[in-house]
Amino acid sequence: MQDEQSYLPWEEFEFDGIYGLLYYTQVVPGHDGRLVFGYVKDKSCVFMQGRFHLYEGYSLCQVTFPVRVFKLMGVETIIVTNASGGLCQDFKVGDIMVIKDHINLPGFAGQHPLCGPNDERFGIRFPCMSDAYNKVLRKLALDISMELGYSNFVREGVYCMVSGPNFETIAEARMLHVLGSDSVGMSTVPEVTVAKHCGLHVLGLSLITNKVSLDYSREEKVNHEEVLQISKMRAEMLQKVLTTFIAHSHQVEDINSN
Ligand SMILES: O=P(O)(O)O[C@@H]1C[C@H](O)[C@@H](CO)O1
Ligand code: HPA
Repeated sequence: MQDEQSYLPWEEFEFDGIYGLLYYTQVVPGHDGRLVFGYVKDKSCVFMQGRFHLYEGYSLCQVTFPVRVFKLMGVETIIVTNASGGLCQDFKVGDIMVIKDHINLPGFAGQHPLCGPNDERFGIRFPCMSDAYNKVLRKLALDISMELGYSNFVREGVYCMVSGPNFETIAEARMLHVLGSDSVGMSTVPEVTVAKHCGLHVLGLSLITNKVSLDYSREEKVNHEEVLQISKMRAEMLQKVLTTFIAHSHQVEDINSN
């Protein structure tokens, strides 16, 4: 259906207890490019089915624009999900990593969403990032995973963002590992940075879709199809963790005790 007032196509939907509207945008294959408004249990939510990436040619201002729109809509907590390659040797394909912290590698090179004049309506010039991923929300996610019987494949770790679009060389992967990264991906950090800047509480979940080779003798080659295939395989489980998390989020009494 086409909204006459806008150039965004949309349609109404009802799926598995979630009701709302779908809006479509253009994004990378495997990302649906839809903005979904609806309810999980009695909680009103907005979902991005897909995101904008730096490697698609979007500026970091465009990549993070939805986060500021969510803030203006009254959103208080943002849950970011992504696919990433496992650098930590203990991680297995299909593991879910609760993101404890991140390394903003593009930010080191000046590709940072908060570069330029600071918009004081959203946050301060020099925001603290040492507590970007809320401790209380991380604990709730880990507790829920345990209750659901998923504790064998739910971990905590540090996510490192690279710009992409190529996957890492072995030398790059070794460097990221030595720097303290447990997984590597091409997204998320700009959105989290802007979310933290404007005072949103953040939970991050990263699905380990492939093992990143740190060894020249390994023959496996990562590709985007593998990433999509593992994402599909774990979609139901991730959905269960997320819906249970949202349903239990009222239990979080002191979300600010980070
Ligand atoms: O949006 P994410 O980061 O989950 O998308 C995944 C990771 C890379 O951007 C791309 C590579 O397969 O898909
Ligand atoms: O191995 C990877 N590297 C970078 N981004 C990724 N996204 C999924 N897997 C990977």
